[in-house]
Amino acid sequence: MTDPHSRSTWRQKFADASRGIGVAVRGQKSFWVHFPAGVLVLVTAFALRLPATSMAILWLTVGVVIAAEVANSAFEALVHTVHPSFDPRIGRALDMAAGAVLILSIAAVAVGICLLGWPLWKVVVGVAAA
Ligand SMILES: Nc1ncnc2c1ncn2[C@@H]1O[C@H](COP(=O)(O)OP(=O)(O)OP(=O)(O)O)[C@@H](O)[C@H]1O
Repeated sequence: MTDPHSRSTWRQKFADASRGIGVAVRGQKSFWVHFPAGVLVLVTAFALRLPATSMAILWLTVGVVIAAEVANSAFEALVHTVHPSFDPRIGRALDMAAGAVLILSIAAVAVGICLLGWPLWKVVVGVAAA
């Protein structure tokens, strides 16, 4: 963690952000579903030689879901620190943040089906016919 009173260099900013990602990964169980799923989608897209535009959309989609997961973890950590006791209003705010990640995850599945569905189907049918 960088001293907040000192002006941080780009190197320190990068180290702070990387450490933040590490903290989020260790603390968020759903990250261990989203991250392998994202890697699987990207590896499959690469193996199927999808066009560059489709690859870019998939990279962006996976990045957005994982970034939302990290942002949700930051929000949870902040809320649990500032307001550790039970409060229905806090619960609603946490539910909404989790809902945002859920919406993006569902959209990411739809993007994956749109871009990978047909190429994957052709491979499966080709293998079955051979
Ligand atoms: N202080 C609180 N007051 C009211 N409800 C809470 C509070 N803390 C958590 N909740 C409820 O519990 C749910 C889960 O909250 P939490 O922040 O622990 O997320 P989690 O995803 O279970 O945690 P983790 O990141 O450890 O997996 C929230 O969506 C909310 O409904």
